Amino acid sequence: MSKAHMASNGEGEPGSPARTYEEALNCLSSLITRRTRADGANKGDHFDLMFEYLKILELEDSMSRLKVIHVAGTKGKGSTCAFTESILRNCGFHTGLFTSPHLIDVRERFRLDGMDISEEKFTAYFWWCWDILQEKINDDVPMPTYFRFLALLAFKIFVAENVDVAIVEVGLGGKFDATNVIRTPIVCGICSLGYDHMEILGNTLGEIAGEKAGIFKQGVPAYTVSQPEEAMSSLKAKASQLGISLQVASPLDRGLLDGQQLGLDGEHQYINAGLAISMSRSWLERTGHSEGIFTQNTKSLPEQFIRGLTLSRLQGRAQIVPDPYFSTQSSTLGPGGLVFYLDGAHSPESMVVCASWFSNVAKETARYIYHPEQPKNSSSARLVPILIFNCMSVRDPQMLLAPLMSTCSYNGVYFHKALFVPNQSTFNKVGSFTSTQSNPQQVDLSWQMTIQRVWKNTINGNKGLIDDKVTGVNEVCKQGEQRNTRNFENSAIFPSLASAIQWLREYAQQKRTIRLQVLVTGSLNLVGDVLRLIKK
Ligand SMILES: Nc1ncnc2c1ncn2[C@@H]1O[C@H](COP(=O)(O)OP(=O)(O)OP(=O)(O)O)[C@@H](O)[C@H]1O
Repeated sequence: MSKAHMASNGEGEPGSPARTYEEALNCLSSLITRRTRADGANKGDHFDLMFEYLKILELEDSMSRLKVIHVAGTKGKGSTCAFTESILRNCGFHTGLFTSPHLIDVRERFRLDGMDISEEKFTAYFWWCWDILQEKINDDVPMPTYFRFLALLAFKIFVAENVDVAIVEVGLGGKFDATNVIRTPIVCGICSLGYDHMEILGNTLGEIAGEKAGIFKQGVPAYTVSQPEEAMSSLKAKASQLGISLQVASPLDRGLLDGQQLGLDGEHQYINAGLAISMSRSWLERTGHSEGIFTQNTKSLPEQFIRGLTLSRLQGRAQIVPDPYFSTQSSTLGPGGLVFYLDGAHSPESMVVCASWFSNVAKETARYIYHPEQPKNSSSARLVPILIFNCMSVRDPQMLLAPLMSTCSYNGVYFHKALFVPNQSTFNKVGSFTSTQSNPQQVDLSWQMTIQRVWKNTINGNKGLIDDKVTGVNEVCKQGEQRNTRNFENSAIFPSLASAIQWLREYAQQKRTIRLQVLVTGSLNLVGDVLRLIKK
């Protein structure tokens, strides 16, 4: 990158004291604000400002040359984007990928050719954008908020790095999302729709779908997956208003993978992969690159696609991580130890897919799953499922725990203990990893107590726990309720995630023939915190 690209006001370059990566993270943190309602009444919280910022950064023209794939939806956006990026990279293209949120390092949000952007490049592009904006802002055009800044930074990076294709995940919603300044994408996609962020997007599936369909553009083909009727008709209505085609991508037929596995685990990933295949194909056709990739046999997948799908990766989604603490001592521990199953599900529908995934893998590996009614097999490690859970206080824990518990018990997997912990990282600091309160005596655990109460109530089978609105979840919950839930009874609150992990390690160490299978879910931040802690 040229120096002209780097610093706009001559105050310094990356590496000088005030221009470091750490300093950039501090400045970025200063942009974090609580969300406001982004609806028609306030024009998406001054969404039009985004166009002002693009003008200030002189990105308008260059952005229109980016060959973008734009993806919205409630669940599966990140995974679908990761598959799409990997497919097109394996077809030989120079790719840019913008996703959210990040788990450990903000640079995860910006991938170039499948790799997180380097600290050096991030720092340089950050200050380029930051300095120009700082110089030009005024009362009418204030500094962009956190996600808006990140989206602008992504556009700057992709333009400057001259990517062949930019795959861009919507942050929240669609119509008024910061990424929706993309005027002429090559193709758009809407992943599985469900109930999330209702305080911002609306209370019905139709309203939510309408917001997401706000990314559709005239002349741009749109793809989606099978959706509940109400959501689908809203998508169709928007597509027909614009006179564009809306095609429904079928889930990937696993037989097309030549006996290989998708890079991302879980049944639901076949839905996401199907959408990624359709969008990639459409992108290749519309940019004139399909020749030589597709053969006459329309039933098979090009080998570049298979490579892309099987090599794709994304942290914190159905990820299995053996605790490194035990892998270094495995010879002395025998068959016991601790394995984390990480999935950042935080909506009712994703809790169901998360619980199905966990149950399946837990059962696959089970030589003995903890269940008092089953005989113990003393010759091998006993597998003991444990839950670590937290969710944001804007969420209804009942809507998350009920489907989790029901799906697991329906599949015959019973948590030996549920641990409720506060998140480690603070919401308003990028890259920080400190507890909100360092003295465990002072930590406010009232939210964790609420969650624990909900857990206990759910065990006791309170009626009216489950909201009938949640398609698919209700049926599973009812089936699960009929099962014996007494094995969910043990639960505990820990003042920090670190203390919970410490407890688990000691427990596994004492009982050498026990292997703890720890499902961590409810919050992607929590999952990121676990990854940070165990990899230290
Ligand atoms: N097709 C799907 N249907 C239901 N749940 C899904 C689907 N795909 C992914 N999930 C669940 O959603 C979680 C997040 O996946 P992913 O990051 O791909 O989606 P996302 O839409 O980007 O979500 P978020 O906005 O929460 O980051 C996964 O861990 C999984 O539990």
